[in-house]
Amino acid sequence: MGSGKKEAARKERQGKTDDGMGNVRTKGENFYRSAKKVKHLNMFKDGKARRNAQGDITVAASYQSRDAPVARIEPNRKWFGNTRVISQEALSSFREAVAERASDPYQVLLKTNKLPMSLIRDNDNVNGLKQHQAKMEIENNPFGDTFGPKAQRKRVKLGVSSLEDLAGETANLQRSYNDRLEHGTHEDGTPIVAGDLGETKESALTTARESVFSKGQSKRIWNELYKVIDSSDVVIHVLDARDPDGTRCRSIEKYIREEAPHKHLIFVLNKCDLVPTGVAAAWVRNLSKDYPTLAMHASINNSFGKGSLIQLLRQFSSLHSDRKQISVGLIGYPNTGKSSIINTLRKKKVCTVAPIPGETKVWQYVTLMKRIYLIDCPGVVPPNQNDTEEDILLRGVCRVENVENPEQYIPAVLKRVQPRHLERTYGIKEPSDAIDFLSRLARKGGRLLKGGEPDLDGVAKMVINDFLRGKIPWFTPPPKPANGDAEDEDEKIEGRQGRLGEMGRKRKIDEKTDEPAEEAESEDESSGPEFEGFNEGNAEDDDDNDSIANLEISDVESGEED
Ligand SMILES: Nc1nc2c(ncn2[C@@H]2O[C@H](COP(=O)(O)OP(=O)(O)OP(=O)(O)O)[C@@H](O)[C@H]2O)c(=O)[nH]1
Repeated sequence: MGSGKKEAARKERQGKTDDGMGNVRTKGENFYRSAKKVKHLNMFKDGKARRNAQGDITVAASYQSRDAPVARIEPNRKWFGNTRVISQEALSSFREAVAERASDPYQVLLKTNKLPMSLIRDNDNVNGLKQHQAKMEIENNPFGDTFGPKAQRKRVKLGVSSLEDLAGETANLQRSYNDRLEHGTHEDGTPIVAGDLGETKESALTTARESVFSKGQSKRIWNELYKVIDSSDVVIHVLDARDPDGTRCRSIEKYIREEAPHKHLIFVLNKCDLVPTGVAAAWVRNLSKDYPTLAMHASINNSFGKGSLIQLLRQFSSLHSDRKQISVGLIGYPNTGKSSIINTLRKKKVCTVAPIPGETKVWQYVTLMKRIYLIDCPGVVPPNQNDTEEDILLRGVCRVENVENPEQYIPAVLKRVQPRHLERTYGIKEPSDAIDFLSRLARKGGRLLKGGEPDLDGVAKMVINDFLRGKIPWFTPPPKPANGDAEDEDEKIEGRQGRLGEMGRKRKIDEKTDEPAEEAESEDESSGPEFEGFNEGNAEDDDDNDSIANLEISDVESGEED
């Protein structure tokens, strides 16, 4: 109800405002006529019925008439005001431009639900037709050629001409499927990983294994993982820099890509202090093709990569400025250092860390800052038919103490480690084989059983633990780039003479190319391709200037339709 000066002025302007009964009509509920009332009153304006001398109605009033009026709605340009027509070329270039951005891991497409994504992604599986192709066909061919009695479209190619052929084809498909299961590869040759095979996963993994090798695969752990993924806006996949490919969970990547594409996935290459700088840089380059990748050395006092990770998380939080906070889940193989990364970011021990896998049992929320929460997740291991027991053991997935006959895995350790590093670590020169190596090491350390027999079992466990905990240097060489600059890449890795702690001390990254600039020091140029000074632990805390990858954020929404 109006009050004050304005209402008083109105009353004055309109003069007598009472309704004849002494009630002053004031603005408020029922002051104005409703649309319904106006319509009703207008009906009477259309005129009265005409009557004859006797008073009978000869022509009914319009509201009394039962004749349906001839209605015609006049077309109006405004109906089409909110639509646009674009040419096929413009649509194609739009599709290409957006698809290019969407496939670049360093670009972030915001609010994909506002983009006409159906124009960008081909919807393969609707009625078994590629929608876009079907549309193109209709647009490019005259209607008469496509439909109707004069249609010139070819019949669908079935590849078989009779029912018997079709049955034979089905048998062939079944045979090739079984072959693929046996060899553990997809049709395109990529290895089958857990989740790819749906319910046949378990049946595919027929090899009987010691239970210790199925650590990280239990239903409980996977439930924890899915809880973490569901609750996270950003998922950090922590990889071990010594074996990034081995500690990559491709089935989880696939799951996130397909089921939760709105979540941001990034890789963090942890334990970079244990590999030469060139190797870490090459892996970062390689992994960056799929997802943004950061190199890191997790340590509360002596970290590397912490600054760039925090910066990246801040960028993600500003992407979601409409949210009160964002959650960042850390997932990955057991023992890759997820809890250590959280402790490093918090600069204090908030999660329990241990050199044994399976230390984190349940998910855990930790506040990093007001708007960023971190979630620690137990380590998960996607079951893979191709993984041998030694692969699983040497990824640090299971506890070495529980493994039977650990000496059987020593040849695999010796294969991965350079003889000179073994010599430097244990002082044992050129062992003829694994048993010779173990027995010499046992005698050297005085680890003998009753009767003077060397304790091969105990020494083997010690060597495997040293291998996993970074006492013996080793790394997996990064894959060679396909496009002819393999030599260049080799040179970068070999020539860089990585050293422990180099990541923190020397690396300066060229921001544009994401490649480390040439290091200033060349003191150890003559010492061969291996890295030296293992476990010196001299990386510096470099919170600000250590970015390996710069995430470029582009808000496509702004260029959307206007
Ligand atoms: N040298 C080195 N060791 C690291 C680094 N990060 C973690 N570690 C060590 O790796 C071991 C495992 O670390 P955790 O943080 O417990 O690993 P996790 O991934 O949480 O392990 P789970 O609890 O089994 O999932 C610990 O002994 C850490 O000290 C690193 O950057 N460099």
